[in-house]
Amino acid sequence: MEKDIEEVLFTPAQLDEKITELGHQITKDYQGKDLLMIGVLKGANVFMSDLMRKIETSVKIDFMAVSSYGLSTQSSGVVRIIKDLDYSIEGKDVLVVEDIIDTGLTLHYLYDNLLSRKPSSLKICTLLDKPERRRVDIPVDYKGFDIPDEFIVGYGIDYAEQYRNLPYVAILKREVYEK
Ligand SMILES: O=P(O)(O)OC[C@H]1O[C@H](OP(=O)(O)OP(=O)(O)O)[C@H](O)[C@@H]1O
Ligand code: HPA
Ligand SMILES: [Mg+2]
Repeated sequence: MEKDIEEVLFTPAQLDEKITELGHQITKDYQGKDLLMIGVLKGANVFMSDLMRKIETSVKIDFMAVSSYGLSTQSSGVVRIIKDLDYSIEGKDVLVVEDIIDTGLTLHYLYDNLLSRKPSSLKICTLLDKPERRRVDIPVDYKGFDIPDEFIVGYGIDYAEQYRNLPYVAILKREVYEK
């Protein structure tokens, strides 16, 4: 796996430091609220499990599984819901947790879908943001890092379902997917 990596962007220590900061901010902002974190599977699974442990106020979690990239490095533009939430979010303070926002198509679809279920509030937290590639506007409330327009893997994020278990965030070598 290491041989396929062009450059490590964020080490485990840098990720931990940033996620601790995000956790503190979310803890402050959600005091006395009914916080429900919704992790977007599969990519957000690692970030979600680290972030929730940095939050020191009561929190519930749920997950949705969606996919638009499949085995490719290009968004298909069609977001498929593979697993829906277990419970209603009506009246809840919902925080959507994403690993990466790229074109924005996934979150654009999810945001409207979740809003129609009448949460009390709806905010977005993403670890990584690739603003150069955005095709639709997304209101990001909590962000870890901006990243360049490169294909990223690691810390939950895949190429063709591989590399999710790397403990760091890295740029994948082009030769891996341009063959
Ligand atoms: O902003 P966008 O261009 O829509 O891209 C971002 C989305 O793409 C990835 O998911 P993917 O469809 O690869 O599913 P996965 O999380 O199971 O890897 C990633 O986890 C985000 O959910
Ligand atoms: O850079 C990326 N890497 C992996 N999956 C992704 N989904 C959107 N952007 C990316
Ligand atoms: Mg993916």
